[in-house]
Amino acid sequence: MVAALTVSDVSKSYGPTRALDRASLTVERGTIHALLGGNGSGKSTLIKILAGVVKGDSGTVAIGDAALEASAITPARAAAARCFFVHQDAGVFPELSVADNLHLGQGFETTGLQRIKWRAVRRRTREILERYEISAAPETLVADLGPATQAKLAIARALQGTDGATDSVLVLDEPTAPLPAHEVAHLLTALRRYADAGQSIVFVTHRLAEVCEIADRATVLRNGRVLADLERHEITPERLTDLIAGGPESADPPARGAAPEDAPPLLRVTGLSGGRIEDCSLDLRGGEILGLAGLTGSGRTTLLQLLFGLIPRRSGEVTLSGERLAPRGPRDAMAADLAYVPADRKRDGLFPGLSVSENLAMAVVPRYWRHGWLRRGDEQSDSRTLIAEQGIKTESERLAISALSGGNQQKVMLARWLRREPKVLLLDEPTQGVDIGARRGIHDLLRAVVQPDVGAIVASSDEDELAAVCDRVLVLRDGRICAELTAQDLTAERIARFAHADPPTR
Ligand SMILES: Nc1ncnc2c1ncn2[C@@H]1O[C@H](COP(=O)(O)OP(=O)(O)OP(=O)(O)O)[C@@H](O)[C@H]1O
Repeated sequence: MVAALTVSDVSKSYGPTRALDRASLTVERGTIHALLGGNGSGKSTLIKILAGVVKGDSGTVAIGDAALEASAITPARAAAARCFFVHQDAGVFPELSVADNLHLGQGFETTGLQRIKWRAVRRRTREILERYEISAAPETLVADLGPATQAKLAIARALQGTDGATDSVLVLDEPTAPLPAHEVAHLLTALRRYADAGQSIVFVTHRLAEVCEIADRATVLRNGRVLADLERHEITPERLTDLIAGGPESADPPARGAAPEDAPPLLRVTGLSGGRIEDCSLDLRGGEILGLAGLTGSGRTTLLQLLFGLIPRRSGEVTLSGERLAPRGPRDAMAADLAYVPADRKRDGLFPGLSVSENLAMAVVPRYWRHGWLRRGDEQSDSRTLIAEQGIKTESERLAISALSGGNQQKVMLARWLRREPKVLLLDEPTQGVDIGARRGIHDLLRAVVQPDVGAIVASSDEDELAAVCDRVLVLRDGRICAELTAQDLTAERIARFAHADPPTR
């Protein structure tokens, strides 16, 4: 065996939090090595240390022949040792061509007169596209590529300096999180082929089925320590669930709600158009969880944003409990008892400079003001209760929200909105980046909050999630509702097939 990456006894503390505690692992050349663990277990911290953006306190890292102190890695040293990173959002520029995207990272080859040698650029681009099996032309706009192809392009861009040599280490941080199922399969197949060609890959994910399908080895972290190091034959869904969630997944899917068929609609949407949404009509009943499925770009997020008043309407009517609802912005929507939890929590939802407690209080601020004074004690003790109830992993409610792991930030955001006791909850990708234990918790929580006078609309690219938690799912395609799935028709497989314009024959 040839080790491509060896992490030895790496530790890192943030104040009292031991984010990594003498973590060690070895990645063999030409293998896919999964790095797993619950929210806050230390995965991102390890990756940040490898990338040189966070300094380790102690321990060493060997990348190929380069031996580095964990405290001394810099981005330049990581790159010189041939360790490359691709993060979840891929970071490609959709409005630019494939060639431009590849060469932005690398610089363009120029003549003596500083003119870009376009022919050489195109030739090099074609070589790279071929090497990474990307079906696109150099001049194709990235926006026209499917999400898995965009992820492959991001990988090709990260590895382009290696010229196809396989002594580098590629670290992928939740590359499949934003992808729908069929795109995941496409990307996983590509990763398998890259590894078979000798590329060493570290793969961080919360999706255990992927790990079982693709990983040659898996390291599971808990509280910053290596809890288990599994070989291929030991990687099973049961074992992983047990190690990560601390118990087997319940065999029974959560019971679907009992929203009576003839109940009057809580929310009625008629002929709604705006953004990419065209002429959508739907009813949401009290006690119901309604799913929105569809490929990236089908309009799932736009529909939620239209309902919440974030995007102007072109036409259509919405009523809430029979009253006309036409929010001109989020403030109106909130006043009407709507809540919206966006998918991109970093950009849209959280206040990174504020504490966990302040973020939790943000939706209910007036509650803590009395006679001109902010009752911070009450705010903090309520926050402690919420933190315990929702299983949010943080040293203290006073810690900056940016210090929490991604999954725990998601829990804060959900908890914050639930505090407003909304009538209609609009959730976009509620469990993206959330570990399986917490995912189960969020699904149970959703079931518990929908009551006869409360309903939820959940948009998700995860068809398994929609099938597990929703009473009914609408599938969107090109901004229009193209199918409604209920009862026994509501399966992940059928959702996926409708979303791909391939309606199953009955
Ligand atoms: N900048 C920071 N300041 C303080 N604590 C931090 C900071 N970054 C991370 N932590 C803490 O370190 C621990 C490990 O976090 P890390 O982000 O590595 O977890 P993770 O396994 O990547 O989680 P997730 O799956 O939710 O992304 C957590 O308890 C987190 O709150």
